[in-house]
This record gives sequence, C-alpha cells and structure tokens, in this order.
Amino acid sequence: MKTEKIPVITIDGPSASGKGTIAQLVARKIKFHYLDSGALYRLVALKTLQSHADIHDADQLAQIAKHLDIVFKNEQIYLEGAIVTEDIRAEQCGLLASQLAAYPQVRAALTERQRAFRQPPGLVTDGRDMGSVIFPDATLKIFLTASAEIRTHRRYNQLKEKGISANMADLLHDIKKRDERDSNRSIAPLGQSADARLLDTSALTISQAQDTVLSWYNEIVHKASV
Ligand SMILES: Nc1ncnc2c1ncn2[C@@H]1O[C@H](COP(=O)(O)OP(=O)(O)OP(=O)(O)O)[C@@H](O)[C@H]1O
Ligand SMILES: Nc1ccn([C@H]2C[C@H](O)[C@@H](COP(=O)(O)O)O2)c(=O)n1
Repeated sequence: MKTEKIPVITIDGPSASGKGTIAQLVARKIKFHYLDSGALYRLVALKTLQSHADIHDADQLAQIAKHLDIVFKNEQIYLEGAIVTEDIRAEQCGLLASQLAAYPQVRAALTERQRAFRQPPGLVTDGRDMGSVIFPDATLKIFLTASAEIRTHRRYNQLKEKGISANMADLLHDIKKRDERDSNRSIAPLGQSADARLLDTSALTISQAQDTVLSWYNEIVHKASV
C-alpha cells in the first residue's frame, strides 16, 4: 500500500488534555498502530540529561535525537536496551522536552522517525504538530483540549495514583508555563490548525471522548466509501 493511502488520525493538544489516553484507546479499538510523539521528545530529554549534554547546543541535541537507540514494544519504551517507560514521564523530562522541542534541528531530526510509524492498517498519533507538520494529509485531525484547571486536576489524580505527591498550584503553574512555551515557539507551535476538529473534553468522560473520535472517523470512512 502506498504510504499516502495509509489512514492516519492525529490528536494534538496541550499537556494533560488526555491525548495519549484517547489516542491509545482509539488505536486499540480499530487495531491501528500508535505513536506517542511526545515520548520521542522526552527520550531526547532523558538522553540529554544522562549524557550531560549542553541543553543550549541545538546541533548536539539534534545529533542525540538522530542517533537515539529506541524501541517501543509491548507498551514499554526502551532506550539503549533499558526500560525507561516511567523515567521519561518525570516532570523534569517533560519540561526539558518542551525546551529542546523549540530547536528546529531537533524537530528535523525526529521528522522521518515519526513518519516511519505510518504503517498498514493505519496510525493513531498524538502530540503537538502531528496534523500540522508531520502528517499534513491525515484522514482525521483533532485538536483535543480541556481547561487548564481540569487538566491540572487530571494530572494531580494521575500522579496520586502513582503514589507521587503534588501541589495543585504548582501543577497549574507548570501546565500553563508549558502551554505557553509550546504555543509561542516559532517552529511548529501548538495550536488548532484550520483543518482540525476541536474536541473539548472538559465535560466529557474518557469513554465519551473516545466515542466522539471513533464516530468522526467512521463518518469520514463512510463518506469516502459512497
Ligand atoms: N475525558 C477525560 N476525563 C477524565 N480524565 C481524563 C480524560 N481524558 C484523560 N483523562 C486523564 O487525564 C490524565 C492525563 O491524560 P494523558 O496522559 O492521556 O494526557 P496527555 O495529553 O497525553 O498528556 P501529556 O501531553 O503530558 O503526555 C490521565 O490520568 C487520564 O486518565
Ligand atoms: N509532536 C510533539 C510532541 C511533543 N512535543 C514537545 C512539547 C511537549 O511539552 C513535550 C512533551 O510532550 P508530552 O509527552 O507532554 O506530550 O514535547 C512537541 O514539541 N511536539
């Protein structure tokens, strides 16, 4: 099958909006591959920390991104053979990922790696620029969001479930700061593109959000078949 014929659903949106949760559920339901693009930026951040690289040296960071030895397998993420699935979720990795994602060289080094996930029968992917830059011809593009306060509550509960204590005010501050950085960078900024559908999940359950994405996708597939 020609690559451009392989269906792609992109789910972009701000931090803790539920992109990853919904994208994974949808992918599982329709048996598509899944790409968490944020994990790639987080892996570059983790490797940067491990190797004490200079976070201001964009070319050095791009080399790290280009040569990352990573494997996604059975819901685990491996960096150079070691499981780092939980390590990359640390707030420090998220913040550094957001910083180095502003370097064009780093983004360019990850572009083809992301596109390689477009394999039959299809792909569901989440991030910040999946619909706007990486898969501009995606079948369905969604901008998934929720209010900053709701996202903070969700992140708080998520951390609590993992046994990690957090402060609601600090979390809200971090989420707003990250949104601002990701939205205001000059390259591939976070934002709803004109051809993306808005899905505000502030008042939706996970199941309702999942059903909305599936119904939008089915509607497109149905229209294309008549
Ligand atoms: N509609 C919803 N209602 C309630 N909780 C939700 C909803 N969607 C997601 N969540 C919960 O919110 C938390 C954050 O979701 P998730 O990690 O998927 O967000 P994300 O956008 O991928 O975050 P990040 O960009 O930081 O990776 C999870 O605990 C998830 O279960
Ligand atoms: N397509 C993407 C995905 C992620 N990033 C950057 C910006 C985020 O703050 C950071 C971590 O992402 P998360 O795991 O929280 O989704 O990575 C990006 O610029 N583009």
